[in-house]
Amino acid sequence: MHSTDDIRINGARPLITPWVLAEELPLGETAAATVTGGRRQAEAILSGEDPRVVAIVGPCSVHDPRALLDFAAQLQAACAPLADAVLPILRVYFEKPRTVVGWKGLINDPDLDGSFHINRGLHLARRVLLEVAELGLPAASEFLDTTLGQYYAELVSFGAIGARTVESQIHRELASGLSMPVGFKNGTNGQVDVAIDAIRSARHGHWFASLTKEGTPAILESSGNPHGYLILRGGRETGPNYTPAAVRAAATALARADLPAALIVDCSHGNSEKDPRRQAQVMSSLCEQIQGGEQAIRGVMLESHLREGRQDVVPGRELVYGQSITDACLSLADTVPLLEQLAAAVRMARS
Ligand SMILES: O=C[C@H](O)[C@H](O)COP(=O)(O)O
Ligand SMILES: C=C(OP(=O)(O)O)C(=O)O
Repeated sequence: MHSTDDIRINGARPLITPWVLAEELPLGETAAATVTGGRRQAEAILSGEDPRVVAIVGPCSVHDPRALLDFAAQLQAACAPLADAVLPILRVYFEKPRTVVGWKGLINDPDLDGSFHINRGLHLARRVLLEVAELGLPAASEFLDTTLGQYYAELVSFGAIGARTVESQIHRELASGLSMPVGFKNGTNGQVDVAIDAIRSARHGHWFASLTKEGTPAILESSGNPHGYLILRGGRETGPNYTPAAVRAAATALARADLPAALIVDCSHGNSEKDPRRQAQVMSSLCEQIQGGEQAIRGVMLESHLREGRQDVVPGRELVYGQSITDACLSLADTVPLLEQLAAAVRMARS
């Protein structure tokens, strides 16, 4: 016998199908209205029909659904008076792309202990998205695995393709078939042209291999996604790219590629150089730009949680409630004034 296959696969466990998960945790009428309404409003804002801005706000990752829902309710209440200027979309990120290795998110390892109960992670993820949608708050999420979206994309109003996967053809194919607007991050080194290429690619239809809801391998045909937008997140080689000059340069590059000059600025990651408090500086600059008539800025992204900072997961030590276990976040208390500042800038510029 000659064995050449699965030499480095140590085991395989059954995975539930998207259909079974959706049957257990079905999309109800209220949640469907939130998702559809969130998608339509985000599309209208990003395409310039609606003069407001989107604010994608929430923890770097979800590790404790209860804390996320607590955050969601508080964010929703704080944003209600800003509704004429800002559409809040909750960051609900379950799949974390790591620079090298580390915890890969609630779906991959929901018990945070290396037990990799992915079926349980999928249940938790879908349940938390349903609860957020039932609150009436639209959700944003990054699609990292190209098949896992089949389990929860119907609950997402804004999708993201991250800086580490923006050049990947399979992620562009995935985005071409997603039902919601999608943001493409510039590359980790700061390159914006790869994200523009991704937007252009995802506008086309593609044929690609995936999974049906019943879990069968299938060749899917997408029609192309006309709602792809650039997210400026700064980068290792170029530094931050939220400044007036960087925003103008990106808007010009989009127009040169025959794309709408519309973008979102991530106040975190390379733009805050991973110091959560610097998100406030980024937001101040964006508000000045909006007030000064910059039309390209249609959205912002903020990493925020109930408690400022981050913590490590240490076996046997209880986690601080509402504090990130991936990137450090601003506290919600410090985030709300930034959203108020943003709303004031939008009102002033676009009244
Ligand atoms: O947003 C989260 C992180 O920036 C990203 O997943 C990379 O994290 P890492 O560099 O800590 O692995
Ligand atoms: C991983 C993320 O961002 P980026 O792809 O910009 O590093 C994120 O937003 O969680």
